[in-house]
Amino acid sequence: MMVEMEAVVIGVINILTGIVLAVLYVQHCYSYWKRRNVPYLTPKFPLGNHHTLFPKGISIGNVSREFYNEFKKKGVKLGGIYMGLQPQLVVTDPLLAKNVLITDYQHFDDRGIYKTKSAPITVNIFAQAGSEWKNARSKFTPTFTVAKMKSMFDTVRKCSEIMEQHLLETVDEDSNKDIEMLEVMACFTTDVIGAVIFGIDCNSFKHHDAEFRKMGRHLFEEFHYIDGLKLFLTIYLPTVSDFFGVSNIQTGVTDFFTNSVKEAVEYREKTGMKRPDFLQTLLDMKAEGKLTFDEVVGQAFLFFAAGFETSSNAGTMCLYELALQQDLQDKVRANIHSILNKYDGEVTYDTLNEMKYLNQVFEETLRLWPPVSTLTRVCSKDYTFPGTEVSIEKGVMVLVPLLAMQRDPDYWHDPLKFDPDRFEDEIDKNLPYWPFGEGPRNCLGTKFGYMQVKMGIVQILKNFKVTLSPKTKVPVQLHPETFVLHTTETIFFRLEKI
Ligand code: HEM
Repeated sequence: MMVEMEAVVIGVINILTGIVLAVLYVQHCYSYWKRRNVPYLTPKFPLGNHHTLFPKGISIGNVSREFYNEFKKKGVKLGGIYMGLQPQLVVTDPLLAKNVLITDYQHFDDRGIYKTKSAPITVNIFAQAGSEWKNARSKFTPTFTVAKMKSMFDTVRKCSEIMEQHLLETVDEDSNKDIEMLEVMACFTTDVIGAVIFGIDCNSFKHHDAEFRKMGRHLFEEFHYIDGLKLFLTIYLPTVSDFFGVSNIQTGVTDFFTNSVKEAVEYREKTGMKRPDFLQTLLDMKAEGKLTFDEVVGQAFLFFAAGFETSSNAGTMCLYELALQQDLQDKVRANIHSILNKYDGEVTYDTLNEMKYLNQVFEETLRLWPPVSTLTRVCSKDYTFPGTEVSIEKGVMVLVPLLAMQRDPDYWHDPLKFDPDRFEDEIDKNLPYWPFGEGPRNCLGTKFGYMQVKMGIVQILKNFKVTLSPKTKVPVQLHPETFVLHTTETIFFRLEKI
């Protein structure tokens, strides 16, 4: 009896000691910024300051805008927060942000995206760091030259014609139909990316459930509870997740991409077929022993994921703004027609670039609605911010709240006004405008993004007057739970043939 009592007492003491140690550990973690004399926002255990990131997804753009506003109110250029127990630093000063992104990028060559070798699809250029990333970046850079864009332009144009045909038929059937333009743009960009990456015809417009489009929806829009839980683990406990091989990509998506790449590889290897697309570049690298099959899957997946959702959102928000301001819409259409007339109606990569006002409209869209609304970097070598006393250690993530900076009245006059004239001349280099990121880790697909979104807009505006359906609630609100910028409610459009 005595022995049993003793065991119970020892057990209770152990539990209490464990609890006290855990509390002390949490307190120690949450004193990181205080110990460094950096102004910070008070965290709450267990999620720290990122209380809105669970269970559905991450809208790091929206969250970091709140952090930004709080620090700016206090005149703080570098402010501390916590993601779970991990310290993160929010930069509110564009010059300090530029140091992180460009000047001192050797200290910040990691984006801090989770990856695990147990799930090869997670190992891709977006998530890679250090020399692995550098190797991948130098291998893929030649795939994104102007010459390569020109060689892929025809594919983009053909996909845009399929979209055009689909819209003409839709409007012929019912001229008052409410059109979900985000879905239309997503089908278009999925077809483009499917064609240039996998060399396949995705047929997103023909079949609502076309496999690539289905996977795209699954990847960005359909988070089941278990996917949310995995995402949560990989964000808050990356080391533990890596140890157990937890993937942040849904199993169905992983299987689909692995099989798609496998089929495409087998087909090309069997037939000896070569095409001027991304997959060919990846396969050539595989043939030279520079990539394994798993790496080909990871990289091909990333180009798909990075390429369609960002562009379809940008295209949709562009049309939203033009639907609200018909005079601007008329001006873009006039710009498009004048260039089309100059070249007998033919659109090429170069003629698209000659549409200057269209370019301005696209750039202003990306200012107001940057699809990737926060840039992240992880410190890979201890760093002191120039001109300040603030030092951070290896492993600390830095957030550059892009959405907030691009809408900050300190830098942009009347920032919520959609005004393409801001981009009539080259903008001041010191303004925070980085919708494609900045520095050596900026978006590799910038030219491609410009090309496909502008091509889509040209096809729509040359045929239709675009308005909003009465069903659409204006102004639209930002969705709090998505990684790529989304609105909370669907934007429905109406199209009228012209
Ligand atoms: C409107 C369209 C697009 C926007 C707004 C956009 C935006 C971005 C942003 C903000 C980043 C992070 C940059 C940084 O951290 O500094 C990024 C990275 C990346 N994007 Fe895009 N993107 C677009 C289209 C595309 C397309 C079409 C592709 C490829 C086909 C692509 C491929 C990539 C890749 C590979 C990276 C990672 C680069 C690296 O880490 O070295 N993007 N993109």
